[in-house]
Amino acid sequence: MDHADLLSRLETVIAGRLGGDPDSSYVARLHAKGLGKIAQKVGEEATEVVIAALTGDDAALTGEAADLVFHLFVLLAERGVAFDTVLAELARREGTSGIVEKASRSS
Ligand SMILES: N=c1c2ncn([C@@H]3O[C@H](COP(=O)(O)OP(=O)(O)OP(=O)(O)O)[C@@H](O)[C@H]3O)c2ncn1[C@@H]1O[C@H](COP(=O)(O)O)[C@@H](O)[C@H]1O
Repeated sequence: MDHADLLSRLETVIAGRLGGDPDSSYVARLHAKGLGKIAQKVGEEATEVVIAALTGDDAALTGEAADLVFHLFVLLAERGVAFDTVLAELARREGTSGIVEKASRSS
């Protein structure tokens, strides 16, 4: 199965749920609790990723990584930062690191 569009769909769904009904939507509940709570969740999920990685439990690492990506997307949406902006930054670094590699090869 091709998952290429999943992050784009997730971003769209999250944007639509921010102003949704907290009774039926987890994203709307997080939004109602505010930026501080969302940021706290990202920190907690990141810690859980670290723990899962260090205990060598691949299934736990997969689940916690998914939780982290999801909550990061909620945080970006809450702050109005498009994921494409993050991708553009990664693309810029890819170009930059290419230049650094070429420079170190020629010296
Ligand atoms: N990918 C996810 C996703 N991953 C994790 N979670 C929820 O994140 C929560 C994390 O659990 P925790 O135990 O850490 O948190 P909690 O105890 O529920 O909450 P706190 O008391 O810590 O605030 C769980 O309730 C999970 O269901 C997600 N909830 C939603 N999505 C996606 O977001 C879309 C919109 O969801 P709704 O806003 O609920 O419609 C869904 O269609 C999914 O695609």
